Amino acid sequence: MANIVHFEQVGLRYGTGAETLSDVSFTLAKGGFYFLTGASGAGKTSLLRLLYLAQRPTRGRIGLFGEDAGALPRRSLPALRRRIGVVFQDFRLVPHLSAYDNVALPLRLAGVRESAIDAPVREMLEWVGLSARATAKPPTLSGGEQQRIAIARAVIARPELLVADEPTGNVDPEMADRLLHLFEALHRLGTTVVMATHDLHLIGRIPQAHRMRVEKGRLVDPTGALLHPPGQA
Ligand SMILES: Nc1ncnc2c1ncn2[C@@H]1O[C@H](COP(=O)(O)OP(=O)(O)OP(=O)(O)O)[C@@H](O)[C@H]1O
Repeated sequence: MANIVHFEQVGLRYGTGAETLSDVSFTLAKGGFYFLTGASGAGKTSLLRLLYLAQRPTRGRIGLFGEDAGALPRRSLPALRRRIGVVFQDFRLVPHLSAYDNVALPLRLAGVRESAIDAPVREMLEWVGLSARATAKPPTLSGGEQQRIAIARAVIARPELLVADEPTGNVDPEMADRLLHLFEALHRLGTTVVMATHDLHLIGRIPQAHRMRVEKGRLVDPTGALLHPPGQA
């Protein structure tokens, strides 16, 4: 299967301190589902930020969609970023925009004409079960509702890679299961999903998922071994 992400000896240092990430090398196969685990402060968020190009590595090479991200001119990065959807633990919705307008945002930013925006936005709102809350502003929505809007916004432009940083950290277990279903549905449609989580229960729910673990800035098990290899209970 083709690789969609390739990290080679990647290191990240903030300021002049010790490296936050060291010698991180791994590949992600197109269409795979990957959980990223690790203790608080191990470097999960930093690794994901490198992955969605919010941060440049201090050393090493990052390949995305077959492109060498470090070798590309800065002006080429937005086009690459548009192929990646991001879901944050704290939602990061625009508070003064309605749920509808938050979901529409990526299409508007990409210059999609207004007449082509309504149908996909309504489809996404229906998919996350929030058609009835289209006009609501984020501060009036529950945590689970906000996160579903954030997921709809992350995937409306049909990203090839979906990166989620502890997306279930601020919702109850029932909602966490519901959100996981959404990610699983996208994965079934062929989207590559990378999700950082502390929630071992969720990890156990996706038997075909691979697990990557960061310990003190180093990737343990970089092959992303299958959690439940075939033939094992
Ligand atoms: N912008 C920054 N500037 C300086 N240090 C940072 C910055 N971001 C993260 N760090 C440091 O890098 C280390 C790894 O942080 P990171 O947020 O990647 O860990 P994490 O595994 O995601 O933790 P958590 O599970 O608590 O979110 C921590 O020591 C953190 O203080």
